[in-house]
Amino acid sequence: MAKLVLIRHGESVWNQKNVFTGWVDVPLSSNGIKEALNAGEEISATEFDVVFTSLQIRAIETAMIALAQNKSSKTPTVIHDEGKMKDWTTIYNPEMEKSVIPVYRDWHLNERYYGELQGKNKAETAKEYGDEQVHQWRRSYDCPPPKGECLKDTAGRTIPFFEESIFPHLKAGENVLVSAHGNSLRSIVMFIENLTKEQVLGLEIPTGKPIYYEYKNGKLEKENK
Ligand SMILES: O=C(O)[C@@H](CO)OP(=O)(O)O
Repeated sequence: MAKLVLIRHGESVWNQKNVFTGWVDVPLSSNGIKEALNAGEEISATEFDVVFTSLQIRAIETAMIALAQNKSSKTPTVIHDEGKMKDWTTIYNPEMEKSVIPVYRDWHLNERYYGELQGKNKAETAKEYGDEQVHQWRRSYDCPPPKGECLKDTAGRTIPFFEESIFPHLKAGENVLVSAHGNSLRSIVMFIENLTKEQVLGLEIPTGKPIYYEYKNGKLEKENK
C-alpha cells in the first residue's frame, strides 16, 4: 500500500493581499511559513520516497519546510533533472539513495495561468466584472479568465503528468508528496475523485492542509483524517 499526500502551498504574500497570482512567482508569507511548518508536523510520521513540486517557489518552499519536520533520516534534495537524467542515481553517487529524498520540480504542476487577471486585486476585479463572473473564472471547469487557463486547460497538463510521472511511484509502493497550488491541485483532485463539472465548482483547497489518499487494489482511496 502506498500513500499520496497533496499539499497546497502555505499562504503566499499575494494570497495575503488577495491578488490573483497564477504564474507570478511569489514566496510564502510569514503565516504561510507557519502553515508549512504545521503541515510538516502533521505528516512527520510518513516516510516519503519521492516529492513533486511545481517550479514556483511558494510550492517548493512549502515542501522543503514541511519535510524539515520529517522523522525520516533522509534529506529532501532538489534533483536538477532538466530532462537530462531520468535516473538521478546514475549521476549522483548511488550511495546517496539511502540518505536523499528526491524532489522533482516540474512546470506541469504550476498554478493555473491567470492571464490578464494576474496582479489584479480579487475584490476590485469582482467590483469591475461582478461576483458571478469572477466566481466562474476562479472555480468553473471550462470558463477561462481573460487570456488565461480554465481548469480544463490546467488539467490538460497536470493529469498527463500525474499519470506518467507520479502514478508509477504509487504503483511501485512508494509514498509520494505533491506540493502544488489551489487550482493545479483542484484539477488533480477532480481526476482522482472523479468529480463532475458541477462538483468542482464548489471545490476549495485550503493553503497548507494535507489531503491524504491511499493507493491499494489498483486505485486511490481518500483518507478522511
Ligand atoms: O491567485 C491564484 O493564483 C489562485 C490561488 O491563490 O487564486 P484563486 O484561489 O482565486 O484561484
